[in-house]
Amino acid sequence: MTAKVQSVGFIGAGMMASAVMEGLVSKNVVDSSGSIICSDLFKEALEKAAERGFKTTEVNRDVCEFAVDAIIVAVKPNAVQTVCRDILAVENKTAVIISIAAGVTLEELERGLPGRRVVRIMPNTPCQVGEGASCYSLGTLANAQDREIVEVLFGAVGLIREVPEHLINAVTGLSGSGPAYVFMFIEALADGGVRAGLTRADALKLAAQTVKGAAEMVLKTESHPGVLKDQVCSPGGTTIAGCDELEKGGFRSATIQAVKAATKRSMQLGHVAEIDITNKYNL
Ligand SMILES: NC(=O)C1=CN([C@@H]2O[C@H](COP(=O)(O)OP(=O)(O)OC[C@H]3O[C@@H](n4cnc5c(N)ncnc54)[C@H](OP(=O)(O)O)[C@@H]3O)[C@@H](O)[C@H]2O)C=CC1
Ligand SMILES: O=C(O)[C@@H]1CCC=N1
Repeated sequence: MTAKVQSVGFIGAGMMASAVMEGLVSKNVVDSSGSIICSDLFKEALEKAAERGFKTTEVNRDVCEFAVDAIIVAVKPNAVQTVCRDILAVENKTAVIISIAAGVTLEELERGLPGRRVVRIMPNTPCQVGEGASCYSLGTLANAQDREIVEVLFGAVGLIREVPEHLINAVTGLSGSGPAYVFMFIEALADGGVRAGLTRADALKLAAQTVKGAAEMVLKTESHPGVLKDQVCSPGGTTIAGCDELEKGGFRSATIQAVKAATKRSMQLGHVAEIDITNKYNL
């Protein structure tokens, strides 16, 4: 049973905000979708949110006036400081301000929002189906009640952990970006199945269920994944032949490099957001 919250606001109603908003409603964290308001510059995002029953507005200040428990900053990192100015324009001292922006540090948030209670969190899109993974750090003024709000909101839609802030970039590289790597793996598994003669529909279902089942085994048995892998590999059998090909293709190394590259990019994004809006892609 999850504690109910009164009202939550999202500034930015894009991909990640929608995932969390859907999750909060389906897990009954709020009474109804009408307890959630979102703002965006992009009209289509607001139209989609309105269709799902959420309150919408083009004015960020409306979000700050409505939200009692939390204001979630869900814009791209380079728009965070602009949004901070909108938040400051409204005298709302009850709501904790939670930023999901990759790379944007607590120090940058507190500089943009002097005197406000802030939290930095890194969720992921599986929050939409209640299977997210989020890690957060509290700002210097945030209190125990703010921690509880964050745990209620994001704990309802998946796993939640408090971590020292210096680890949030690594979390971003792993679980924040990780769903994309896993989707690529599922797509590739399915392609392999199609190559071997399965229909696309069957191959996709089998690939997704295989990833889900294997992940459940790691979580439920708490066994080392290497041990579970060995249980699948019969001597001289099919699986070890497949593993051999994955090793030849640099599968593990490529995955490690992907997490490293995304972590590094997260570190850059905070600075990009702060100092270089004109060259936001840091090319
Ligand atoms: N996608 C993901 O898997 C995850 C994303 N994040 C973080 O979440 C944040 C949002 O990402 P995502 O949802 O993917 O991005 P989206 O682009 O889908 O959503 C952001 C939305 O914010 C709008 N926006 C831009 N400026 C403002 C403003 N000043 N006021 C109100 N709305 C504004 C954008 O409009 P327009 O397009 O017109 O600019 C856009 O619709 C990012 O900081 C990202 O790092 C964190 C975890 C996972
Ligand atoms: O790609 C990005 O920058 C965002 C942050 C984590 C997932 N998506």
